[in-house]
Amino acid sequence: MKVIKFGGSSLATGAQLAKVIKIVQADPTRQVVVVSAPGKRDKTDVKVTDLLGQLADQVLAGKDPAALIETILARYTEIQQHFGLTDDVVARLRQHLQQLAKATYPGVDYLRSAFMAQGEHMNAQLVAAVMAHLGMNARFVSPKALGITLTGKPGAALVADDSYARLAQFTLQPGEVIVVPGFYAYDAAGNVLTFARGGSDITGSILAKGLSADLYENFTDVSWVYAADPKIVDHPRAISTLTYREMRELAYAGFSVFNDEALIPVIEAGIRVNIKNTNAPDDPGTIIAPTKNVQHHHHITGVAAKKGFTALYLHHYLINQEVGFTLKLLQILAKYGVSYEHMPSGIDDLTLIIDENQLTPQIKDQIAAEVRAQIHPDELEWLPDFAIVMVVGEGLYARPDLVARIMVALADAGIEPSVINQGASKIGLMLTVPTAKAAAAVSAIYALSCSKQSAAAK
Ligand SMILES: Nc1ncnc2c1ncn2[C@@H]1O[C@H](COP(=O)(O)OP(=O)(O)O)[C@@H](O)[C@H]1O
Ligand SMILES: N[C@@H](CC(=O)OP(=O)(O)O)C(=O)O
Repeated sequence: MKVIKFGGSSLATGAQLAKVIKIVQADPTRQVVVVSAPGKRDKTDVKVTDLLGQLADQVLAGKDPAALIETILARYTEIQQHFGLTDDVVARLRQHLQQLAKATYPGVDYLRSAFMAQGEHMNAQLVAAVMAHLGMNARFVSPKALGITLTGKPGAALVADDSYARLAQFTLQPGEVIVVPGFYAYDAAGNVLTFARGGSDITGSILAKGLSADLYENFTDVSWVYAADPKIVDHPRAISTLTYREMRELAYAGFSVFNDEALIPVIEAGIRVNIKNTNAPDDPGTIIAPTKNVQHHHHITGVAAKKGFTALYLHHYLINQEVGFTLKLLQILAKYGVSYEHMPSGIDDLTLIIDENQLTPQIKDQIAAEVRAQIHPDELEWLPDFAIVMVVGEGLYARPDLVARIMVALADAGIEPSVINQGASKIGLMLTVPTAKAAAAVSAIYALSCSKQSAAAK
């Protein structure tokens, strides 16, 4: 059995859904179908999930949501009409959305999650109805019925471990297809929680592990994972095989084609992932697997950049000798619910690289005040606005001069990295550059990875 997930771009219109249905019908082992909410139909369009975020804001502001509800439902009506569905699924969805607006929630974030989850919830119902209408043995199955329980916060939910024992009890009937909404499930108290954005990939991965799938197929709008983001580099090299850890690093650092958190369940279960294109389903796509034959691959598998970081720089003599220095610092961060991404340090200096989304001007002031009071640094500075660039490859360190060549390529492009972290990961080199130079850094390193001297297959 295969778990097969379709992203929003694959489900944006009735015509796209027709391709999806053909793909499911083409292979009887494609029995577990995970769907996202309808995505963008063109570059200027708005994803249904984003419209639902706006709807949540309207409800919170006490505005009349009727017009926006109709805009959202129009996306589903188009799909329903494309297939000539007579049972008015959309009318039921309208009632459901109106009820949601009247319900009560433990907090604003819970309300927002409950609304944003509806894109997937409604789409899975519609897709199952369309499939049944076309004569397929298909039904909607909710994450609750499958036994998935979540913990954590709305918008950053985590799967509860005991979900897997329940999932293992779920029996698929021979020949049936189940359609499962991605992106959300419920916590033990019955509240809707969503994963991080792009989290339908996570649902697919949980199902692949919990239902012991032979393969997790992830259908999107590109035929491959490329060695660089195609929005940054024109026609980048396609990658045929990636290891789990290569994809983890690259997905984290900007390869949005697959959610970085989504790799964890499939890694735990040793299930391969196949990234494929709904618009070109015969292309073999990229396989993400536990290992690959490094000899036949480039030293640099891929290069990615992620914007939105701030650093907290501290200068303090004898950091290396002061027992518990870092502990005190991290306790202050923990008090404000802030985690860090990287922590390069020296004998008298330490830099914490932090995701800007966790910081407000007020939190920064509070952290700085507490650090000054408890740790007495000689210098404390917030350094805003830079990007992390990750250069990744199983064979990255097989060539002793590769890091030097990367630095030369960056220098030639007029880019001076402020932090270089080599060795923390066996397959990655992390650099920080100013946000405005992130794309140029990716292009320069990608060009180097294409040069004959840097290719491994020699
Ligand atoms: N290295 C990469 N290789 C392929 N696609 C990438 C890469 N980096 C970023 N992307 C982007 O990921 C997109 C697909 O992911 P996403 O928009 O989440 O699709 P879906 O709607 O299927 O969930 C591609 O259209 C592409 O722009
Ligand atoms: N619809 C959700 C979840 C998701 O995974 O979507 P997509 O598969 O279109 O990236 C989002 O926009 O975040």
